[in-house]
Amino acid sequence: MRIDIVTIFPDFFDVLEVSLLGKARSSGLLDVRVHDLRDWTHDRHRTVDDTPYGGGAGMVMKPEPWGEALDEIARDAASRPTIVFPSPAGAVFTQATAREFSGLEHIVFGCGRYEGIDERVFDYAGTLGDVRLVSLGDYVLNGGEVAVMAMVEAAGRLIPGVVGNPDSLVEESHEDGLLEYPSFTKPSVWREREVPPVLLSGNHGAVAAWRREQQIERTRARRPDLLSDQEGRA
Ligand SMILES: Nc1cc(-c2ccc3cc[nH]c3c2)n[nH]1
Repeated sequence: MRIDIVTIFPDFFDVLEVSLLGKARSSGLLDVRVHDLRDWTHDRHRTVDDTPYGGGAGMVMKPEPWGEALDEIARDAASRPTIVFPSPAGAVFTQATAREFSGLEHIVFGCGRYEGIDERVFDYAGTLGDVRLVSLGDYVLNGGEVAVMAMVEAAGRLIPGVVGNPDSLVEESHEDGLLEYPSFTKPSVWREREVPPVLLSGNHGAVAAWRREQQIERTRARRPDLLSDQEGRA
């Protein structure tokens, strides 16, 4: 998979050089290219924003640099990319979105800042790729970079070969629509707190049943909305 990230804070993504995604990049599983939007400006101050038509507080990102950046990236692409813009007004990113993204050939992430990007950019981007406005959740960030980092990690770790043991991807929260069961390791007693005896029993059937019950109990307590989704699927 190729990932292009367009941002006015390219250094923000230096962290993608380390850990799992860093290894995936050096092994060629993941081709991540970070671009500074200001490279597509032509004035002395490398201006990327301007005042909003209609008035209002803050600044809006100018369309011209975005148009030139997306043109150059899409022109260089082997296939029609999916162009993702984080936005509080987007569809919420879920594990299903992460799995969908992990199967794509080429994703271009556009990180907005200020009060956002001129709306015409999203329309123009539709001539170059499949445009998706995606929200990380119902809260407001200062820009798209944190959201892109989360999405790159969530999707990148699902690419075959990125995570050492693929079995570890199966029993995770949200993979089966439920929250994950609690985990324990040695010592069996820690500060007078015992590991649930069933986990020490060696009875794999009983362990599996207990874990499933824990998933349902936790989901009912913490995320009943997921349970109704599950019932909807039943
Ligand atoms: N889920 C979520 C996304 C955002 C977001 C995304 C892009 C920009 C650009 C300027 N402010 C932004 C905020 N906030 N919350």
